[in-house]
Amino acid sequence: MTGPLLVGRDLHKTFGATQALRGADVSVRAGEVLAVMGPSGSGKSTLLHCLAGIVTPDSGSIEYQGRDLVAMSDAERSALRRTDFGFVFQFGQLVPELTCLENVALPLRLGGVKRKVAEAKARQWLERVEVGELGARRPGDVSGGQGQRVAVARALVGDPQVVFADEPTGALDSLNGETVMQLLTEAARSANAAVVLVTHEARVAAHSDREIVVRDGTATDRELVS
Ligand SMILES: Nc1ncnc2c1ncn2[C@@H]1O[C@H](COP(=O)(O)OP(=O)(O)OP(=O)(O)O)[C@@H](O)[C@H]1O
Repeated sequence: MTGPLLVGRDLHKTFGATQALRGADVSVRAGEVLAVMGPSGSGKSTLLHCLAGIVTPDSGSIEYQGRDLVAMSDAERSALRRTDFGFVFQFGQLVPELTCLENVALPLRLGGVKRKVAEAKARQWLERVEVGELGARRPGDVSGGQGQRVAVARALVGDPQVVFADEPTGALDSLNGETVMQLLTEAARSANAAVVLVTHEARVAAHSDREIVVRDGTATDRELVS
């Protein structure tokens, strides 16, 4: 078996007086869907943000494909996020001024891909997540479930190695949530992208291959041999 794609060890992070992480270990293997579970306020989102290079931990190490994420410059981390990572958040966070098609094409456009090529790929992804007819609409004119499908397409359009999903169905009813989870995990599995999925719902975590639990800022990953 090959080693993990992404490993965080002994991560600590404090915000003011709040110790959000106090010794969290986690590993992500290529292509796996990993659920990060735990009660509200336990540190799940902070852990995801650290692994994704959005938040810098106060101490601990993060290795992505053997590269030290903490030691990278901000510019290097931003470039890595653009080329290797995709993101889906609770409220799609689509750009309201852009059409759904332009939103999906955006990660490619930011990476320098020509408009025609980016939009052709974006169109394929919109069809893949069954909202091909919504390309010309703006996010404000689609439903919450449709918006999350667009967000899934945007997360996967750049062929990421890892998709970070923070409560991606948190704002949806259970039927829409189930559909979005199915589309996200099927799309990621067929693209061999790993998914780091923060959720406190067992029904959502049921779509994962493996689970870790964060409690009071700590997490233990049995896959990690220190
Ligand atoms: N930017 C921040 N500034 C101040 N405190 C923060 C910040 N981010 C997180 N925290 C605090 O750190 C702790 C862990 O928060 P975090 O969002 O990681 O937990 P969570 O498990 O994802 O919670 P939830 O399930 O409610 O989203 C909480 O006490 C939270 O208030």
